Amino acid sequence: MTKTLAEARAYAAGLVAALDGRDLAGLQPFIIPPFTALTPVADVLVAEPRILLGAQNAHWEDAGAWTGEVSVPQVADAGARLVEIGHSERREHFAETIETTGLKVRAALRHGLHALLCIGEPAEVKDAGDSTAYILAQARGALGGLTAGELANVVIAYEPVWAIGEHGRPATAAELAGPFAALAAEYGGRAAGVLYGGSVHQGNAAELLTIAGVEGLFVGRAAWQLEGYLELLEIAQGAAIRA
Ligand SMILES: O=C[C@H](O)COP(=O)(O)O
Repeated sequence: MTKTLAEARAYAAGLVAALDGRDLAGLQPFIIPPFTALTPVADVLVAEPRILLGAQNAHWEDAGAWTGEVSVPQVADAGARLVEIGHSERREHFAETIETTGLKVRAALRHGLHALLCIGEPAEVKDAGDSTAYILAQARGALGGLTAGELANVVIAYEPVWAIGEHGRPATAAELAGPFAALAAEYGGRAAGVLYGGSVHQGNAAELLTIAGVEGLFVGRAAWQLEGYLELLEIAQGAAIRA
């Protein structure tokens, strides 16, 4: 719940202007504004189709008596080309489950959108040493049974719950090694990408991108201001070139 329409339009317009004529080799920028801003931002991004526009959620049914929900065809109609699914806040506050994330992944793919599946364990699971088993269960539960072609349109974002938001702290390389090795073994080269998210900022992005299996970053607060996002794109492109 960040950004008014005016703020979202200004952000998108600034982004388009900043990327004009720029080589984005090695990058796939994406932005995921609130539902209300999808169409205004999509209108701005017509001038820069290399930026993937996403919705923060969508229902698994195409239409029907689900008051307050928004469907995949509706977010696609509004301009989204990607749907974020299963963010930890959705799982915690809105009863999102492995089953519903799986239904939503299928709905996104059915309509030709990319699915961005968020997975991540709470602190108590990490403390018990069960991080990898927990996130693999979330991923396998939602993605099991997809064809290779479908999986190729899925992005996985590993966002440990304890690492996200103002009360989170960034995961260390040592903490990420095991989970990303497991994700790479199962989804590397098969999914569209495996990302890390959780307190990413301009000071740690480069190091995070050196961790084996980390193919990109999913950033909240540090990208809310356009200058911050542009700096992160520079860092990511530098890392892609070095790789
Ligand atoms: O939605 C974004 C992710 O949850 C990460 O948020 P953050 O970068 O502010 O920790």
